[in-house]
Amino acid sequence: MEVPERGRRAEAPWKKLSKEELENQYSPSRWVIRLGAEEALRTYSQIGDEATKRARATRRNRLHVPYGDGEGENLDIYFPEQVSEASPFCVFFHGGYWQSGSKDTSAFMVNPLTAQGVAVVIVAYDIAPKGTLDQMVDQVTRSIVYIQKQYPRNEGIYLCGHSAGAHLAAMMLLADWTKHAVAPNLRGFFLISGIYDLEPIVFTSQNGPLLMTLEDARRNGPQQLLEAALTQPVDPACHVLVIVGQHDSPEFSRQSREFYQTLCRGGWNASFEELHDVDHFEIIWKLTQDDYVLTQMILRTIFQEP
Ligand SMILES: N[C@@H](CC(=O)c1ccccc1NC=O)C(=O)O
Repeated sequence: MEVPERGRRAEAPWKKLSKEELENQYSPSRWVIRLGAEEALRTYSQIGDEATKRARATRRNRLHVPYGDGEGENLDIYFPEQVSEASPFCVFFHGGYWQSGSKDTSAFMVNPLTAQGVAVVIVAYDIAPKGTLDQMVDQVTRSIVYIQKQYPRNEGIYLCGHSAGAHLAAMMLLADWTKHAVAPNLRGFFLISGIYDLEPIVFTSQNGPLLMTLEDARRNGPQQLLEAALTQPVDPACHVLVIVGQHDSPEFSRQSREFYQTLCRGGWNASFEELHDVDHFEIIWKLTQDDYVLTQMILRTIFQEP
């Protein structure tokens, strides 16, 4: 009989799935109900593109600001109308399975958040095949350090990520800031339709450009790292919202629930929301709307309203 690793389940549920079913569960566009898979992906990019054009035309901004020496290491900052240096900052990491997407089509939440006094940062990182998972995690870490150094008077840095971007944001729960000149003023995390255990991805076609080994997946898995972590959260007031769409696949839903439960066991101030009647893409593109339930949730968390 196989002895389970300490603190781990004997067998993760995804290991019982056939290769086809695993592929299906980790293909978000196949779970979209109102559009075909390709149309959903097209609509998502189109809405992202339009939102970015609108944000750049209507909001004071600094675009393509380097946060490192690498060509792909830059970010866009969109400011609220009021004085900006001391506002809260929401830093967004786009999705696309670490191999697609761009900061130039991901300014979804910029207009609704800046209208309420939040500065929004959209971060570029080197997607695969150029970048590896380890490099992306390092880039994301440095982008946050950059914002803290540039805006030391910020009223809190809130990290927001979608899908693969939620994975990158979640890795920051475990970042070692002592290696950097400053510790960022992290006050909250919005983890939207994320992936927290990368092991199943190794066995899907998504791993083609990523070339992830099981060891890479474990080293970069917030679920595994959090289960093994002995440390408590640095700031108990830092709120972690784990959010998944009603029409995300059962595997995406399971990953979010298990990550939330692990956060709770680790003493984090976490909450879980399954958003009614949205799929993997609508969940993010609706952030272009002021009255969307998730826009409101993010604003309430930042301004600490009950
Ligand atoms: N080929 C993928 C694309 C995808 O997963 C995706 C696309 C845009 C933004 C986020 C995505 N998912 C995770 O990062 C799909 O089946 O939908």
